[in-house]
Amino acid sequence: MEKIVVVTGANSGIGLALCHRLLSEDGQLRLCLACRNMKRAEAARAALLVTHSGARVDLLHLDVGSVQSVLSAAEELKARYHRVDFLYLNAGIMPNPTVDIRAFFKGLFSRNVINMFATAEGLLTQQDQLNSDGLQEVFATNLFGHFLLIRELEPLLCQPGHTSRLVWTSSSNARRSAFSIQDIQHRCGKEPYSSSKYASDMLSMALNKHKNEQGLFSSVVCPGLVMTNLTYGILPSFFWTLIMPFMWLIRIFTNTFTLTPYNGAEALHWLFLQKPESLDPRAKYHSLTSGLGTNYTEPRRMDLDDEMTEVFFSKLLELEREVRRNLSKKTADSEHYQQYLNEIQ
Ligand SMILES: NC(=O)C1=CN([C@@H]2O[C@H](COP(=O)(O)OP(=O)(O)OC[C@H]3O[C@@H](n4cnc5c(N)ncnc54)[C@H](OP(=O)(O)O)[C@@H]3O)[C@@H](O)[C@H]2O)C=CC1
Ligand SMILES: CC(C)CCC[C@@H](C)[C@H]1CC[C@H]2C3=C(CC[C@]12C)[C@@]1(C)CCC(=O)[C@@H](C)[C@@H]1CC3
Repeated sequence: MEKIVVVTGANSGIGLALCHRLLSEDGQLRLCLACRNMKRAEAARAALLVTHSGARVDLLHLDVGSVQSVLSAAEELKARYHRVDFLYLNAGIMPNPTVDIRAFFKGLFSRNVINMFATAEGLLTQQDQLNSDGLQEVFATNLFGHFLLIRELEPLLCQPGHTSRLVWTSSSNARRSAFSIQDIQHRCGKEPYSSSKYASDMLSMALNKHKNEQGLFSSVVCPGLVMTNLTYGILPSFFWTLIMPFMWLIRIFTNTFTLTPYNGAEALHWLFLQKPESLDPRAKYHSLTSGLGTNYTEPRRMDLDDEMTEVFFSKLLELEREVRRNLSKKTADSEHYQQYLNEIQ
């Protein structure tokens, strides 16, 4: 049976590398690249068809940071497909990052050095802003837009007698201490990325608890440190060029420096091949690359609190209701305004 696979943020980096790998794995695949920029999506599709001529690659406009776009994209998916086998929740942003250079050099000469390179703990802060839906942009893009998409696609993901899979591209930068249950959107802090990734870890576990019975299984992945547009946005490109030899050197000491998008997609590809019942809902699946360049996947237990996860899940459902209410009010207001304009003309 052909598998239908949807990948968000598929036009570059880890998402695009995953698409290449999945097409090499399964020639029958029907792949849907869900991207916010259709020009970049077209270019990605063209690149995939160069190496996989005849592959079935569809495009879908989806801006996960916009509620309206998510709802329209979900409608389109429901019109196109009768089920979705794999939904890769991969799109993500880290806007306006700042590296704490002092903390870096302090960490470099401490016992924590390997952990610092693997997780960037204490090194990175970001400046976030509100989007046009009134949500924090990082939360909306990395987490909430994906949550809404899953909710909208439940008819395609929870089909009787069939299992479907969700795979989140999370991060080892996800940290419980960066997340506050009183401030789930991270309006007040300076680590929205870390908070949103921790939120995706919790959401994955909550979805397993609530949806496994309906045949929907969720997993989280850390791709390691991969050189992509996201990482190139952290430091000026000349600086990356300068430190690149060190990055390859560090790889001898830590298996988390996967560095290439192909290597980073290892765990995402590996999960595609696993039976969902064999997976651990409390594990994060890490893409790792040894010093000799061998790729492998390793599950590591996540630091999750069951009670907080449930509270978070109910807060997300509440926020979903609020967002839907606001949207119908906005639509009604603009209809009234249009009617008023028609009347006075
Ligand atoms: N690189 C790394 O070291 C790590 C990355 N990750 C995660 O991997 C995922 C992929 O990132 P990576 O490949 O590194 O970086 P890229 O920037 O190459 O890829 C991110 C993708 O997400 C898309 N995207 C961003 N915002 C939106 C949006 N609002 N709607 C739809 N698509 C969007 C981008 O589209 P566009 O091209 O239009 O911007 C792009 O296709 C992210 O979730 C990231 O957090 C996790 C750990 C480490
Ligand atoms: C001399 C310089 C100040 C050196 C700075 C190095 C840092 C920029 C990197 C060290 C560890 C890296 C890292 C990430 C970004 C770049 C570093 C902070 C990530 C946060 C990228 C995105 C992720 O999700 C994480 C898994 C990465 C963890 C390591």
